[in-house]
Amino acid sequence: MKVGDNMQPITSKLVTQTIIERPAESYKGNYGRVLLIGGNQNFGGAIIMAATAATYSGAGLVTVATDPQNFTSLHARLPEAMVVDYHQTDYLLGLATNMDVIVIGPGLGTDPFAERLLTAVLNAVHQPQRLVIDGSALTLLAAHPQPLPATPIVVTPHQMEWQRLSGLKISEQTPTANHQAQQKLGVIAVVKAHHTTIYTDQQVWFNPGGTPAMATGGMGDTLAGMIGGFSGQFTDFTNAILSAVYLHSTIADDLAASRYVVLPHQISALIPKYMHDFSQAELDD
Ligand SMILES: NC(=O)C1=CN([C@@H]2O[C@H](COP(=O)(O)OP(=O)(O)OC[C@H]3O[C@@H](n4cnc5c(N)ncnc54)[C@H](OP(=O)(O)O)[C@@H]3O)[C@@H](O)[C@H]2O)[C@@H](O)CC1
Ligand SMILES: Nc1ncnc2c1ncn2[C@@H]1O[C@H](COP(=O)(O)OP(=O)(O)O)[C@@H](O)[C@H]1O
Ligand SMILES: [Mg+2]
Repeated sequence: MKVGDNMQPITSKLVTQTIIERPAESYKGNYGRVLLIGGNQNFGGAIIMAATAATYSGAGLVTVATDPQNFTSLHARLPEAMVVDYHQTDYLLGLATNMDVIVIGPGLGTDPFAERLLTAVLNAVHQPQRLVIDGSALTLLAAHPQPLPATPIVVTPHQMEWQRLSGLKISEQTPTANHQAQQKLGVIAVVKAHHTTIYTDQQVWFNPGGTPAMATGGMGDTLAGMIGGFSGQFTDFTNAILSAVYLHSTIADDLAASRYVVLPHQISALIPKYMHDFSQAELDD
């Protein structure tokens, strides 16, 4: 990836300024109500990995709307998560309205049910809720363009999902072209690659970290969950996103120093420790 002249690296200083120490007088409601929607009968792992990452990122309360067949396996690994059957649309939308962050797409699939559910959720999301759109929800959105809610939104495509959404072939996905596509979409775009790049209306960022040891299923689901967890805690949406991208690859890079492949759940397990270390780091002036 040629670093364009106007691209800024995400720095550890930005992360240290974002992941601040928690005030003693606080409770789980201060740290975000996050709803994750996805995990059909074939892709239950995706939503479990995303929910695990959101929980380990410090979300105050995590609710997972998924196929009921995933409830037991989810609770076996993540008793902290609450569940709802994503076929119960009215009940789900009633829950969604009180959420701070909604993550939709990991393992959602692209069948007509998934399409109807995505449209229903997009119509229900309102200011100031933050929305993370990932995985199959991006593929659905590309195939069936529809109006997006007027609220802070981030999309987290890999290069093929970005091709579908932006219309830019992977070989054409330069920072300039990506930035123009992001401006047209009117959302923040995290274009995942060896060095992930992030596009906001104001700025283009690149992530200095990243290793091929991350090239395994569930790594993007994990990032979507981290972005959801951070977005429910930290005031600045862009800095929450940038910090999640940075930490996701920093943990992987450290693990990859002695591992051929890094697994998504290994990253999630280390998020609390790395967040602690960044919250304690002295701000070099
Ligand atoms: N354990 C689980 O439950 C898991 C569930 N998951 C869920 O699966 C759903 C589908 O997500 P997806 O990313 O697997 O498939 P899709 O969107 O169809 O794209 C794949 C096609 O694009 C092409 N391609 C080209 N470049 C590419 C690139 N840089 N990165 C990726 N692909 C690239 C690629 O080319 P090929 O590899 O065939 O050469 C192929 O033709 C989604 O909801 C996700 O959350 C996964 O997270 C895994 C773990
Ligand atoms: N060679 C690589 N170098 C650095 N990061 C990589 C590499 N391959 C994959 N990744 C990272 O792994 C994640 C893959 O996301 P995605 O394809 O959505 O995974 P998922 O299977 O969870 O959907 C992205 O964050 C991407 O940046
Ligand atoms: Mg993905």
